[in-house]
Amino acid sequence: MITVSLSGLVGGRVGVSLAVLPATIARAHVAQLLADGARPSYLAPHAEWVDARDVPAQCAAEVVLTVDGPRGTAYAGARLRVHLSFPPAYPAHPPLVRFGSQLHHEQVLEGGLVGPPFYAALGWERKPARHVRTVMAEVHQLLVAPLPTGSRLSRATYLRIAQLQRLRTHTISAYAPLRTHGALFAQPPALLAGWVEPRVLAACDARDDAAIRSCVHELAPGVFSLALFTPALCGLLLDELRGFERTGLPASRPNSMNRHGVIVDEIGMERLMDELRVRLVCPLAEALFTESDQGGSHSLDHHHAFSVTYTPSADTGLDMHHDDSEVTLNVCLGSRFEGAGLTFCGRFGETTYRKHIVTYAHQPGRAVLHLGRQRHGADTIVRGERSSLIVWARSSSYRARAPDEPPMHQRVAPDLCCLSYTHDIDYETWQELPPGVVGKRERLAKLRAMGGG
Ligand SMILES: O=C(O)CCC(=O)C(=O)O
Ligand SMILES: [Fe+2]
Repeated sequence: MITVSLSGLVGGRVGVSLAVLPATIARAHVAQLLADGARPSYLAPHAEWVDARDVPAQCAAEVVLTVDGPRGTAYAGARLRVHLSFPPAYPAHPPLVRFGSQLHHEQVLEGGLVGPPFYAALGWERKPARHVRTVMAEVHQLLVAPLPTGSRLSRATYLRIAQLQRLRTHTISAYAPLRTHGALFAQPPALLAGWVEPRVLAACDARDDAAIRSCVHELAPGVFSLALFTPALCGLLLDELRGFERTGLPASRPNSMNRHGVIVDEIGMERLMDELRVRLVCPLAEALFTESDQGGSHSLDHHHAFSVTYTPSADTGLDMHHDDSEVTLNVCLGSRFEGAGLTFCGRFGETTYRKHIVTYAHQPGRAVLHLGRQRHGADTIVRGERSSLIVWARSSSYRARAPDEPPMHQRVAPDLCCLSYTHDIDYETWQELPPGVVGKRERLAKLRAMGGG
């Protein structure tokens, strides 16, 4: 995650300074929005609001608004979520603005945070606006065109972000005329009846925890599985991913361990992935995990969504790891395969870490839901091909609060199937490395030697 210092603007590191705003102030904002009466086209209140009355006195005050993508831009047709969080120093300092919808824009940083040019254009330091509409108008303007860069980011950092965002938008627009199933890219997105198991969708839409739990099977403590995607949706997604591969367009790979798979947010499916996160992952996570595990209600505000594919001749499996997510949704899309199970070990930072808890056999359409810090790995595929869609749901507020590194608990003897040659420096203490693999110990020694250490 990129962390940017905006000291002077919001009084500390971005993402750290939310908190403690009396509910009365938040309420005043909601009242003000209503009093504004006129609803500019970019403001669609009501449905998306976190009602200020729900904000406990000692909590971050946050309102979630939506902005309609301006006509003639890449965002036209989309209804984008915008989170405004009021810092303790408000109104001397402006609200912190974060997109809660995945979007590619050269001034929007990791996690949806808007970059410094936005605050420069807002000019709050010169003239505190105290007006949510002014802030939203500037958000709208940001979507229409990049703002002048009176930037506090270093130029190099800014150029790197801008270049990356341009690359992503280039692939999205180059792929647009080549799409196989337009419905997967619809703006606004539709989780069409017929795509998701109706009982689950109804329970999630109703935020009915008991109904959600009745759809879910707990494979082991904190690891859940449920029937989620219909064969129709699995088929559409598989088709589309194969179609994309055939185009040979450049694609970012999901992470350092998967070479076959794509970041689906970067081929144009970001609205559908938002919808999956907000309508399915958030309610599922709220019903199944504790607040301290995943940041609580409304908090899974951004994500990283990608596909993985295993075959005996390409990526054959995935070494043990934990995810850079608070909550992970992993849906098997298909198709026919043998092996390629998902082995779970304990959680990072807990005494169960590196102890085997369950091995799950994927089935097309079924999803697994677990915390990001639950260690897991994909067993070697024996025959056929397995693809999965994976959504790493993330919470900015959880990340701002979480301690840097929980203790490792590496002294307890691990179960051998839970060891990771990529991540565990003590791998060779317990067993031999797989043929051809360089262990972490040797990699670190080489790095030190190169650094002269
Ligand atoms: O293959 C799977 O089911 C798991 C993949 C995974 O854990 C990951 O990509 O983070
Ligand atoms: Fe994973």
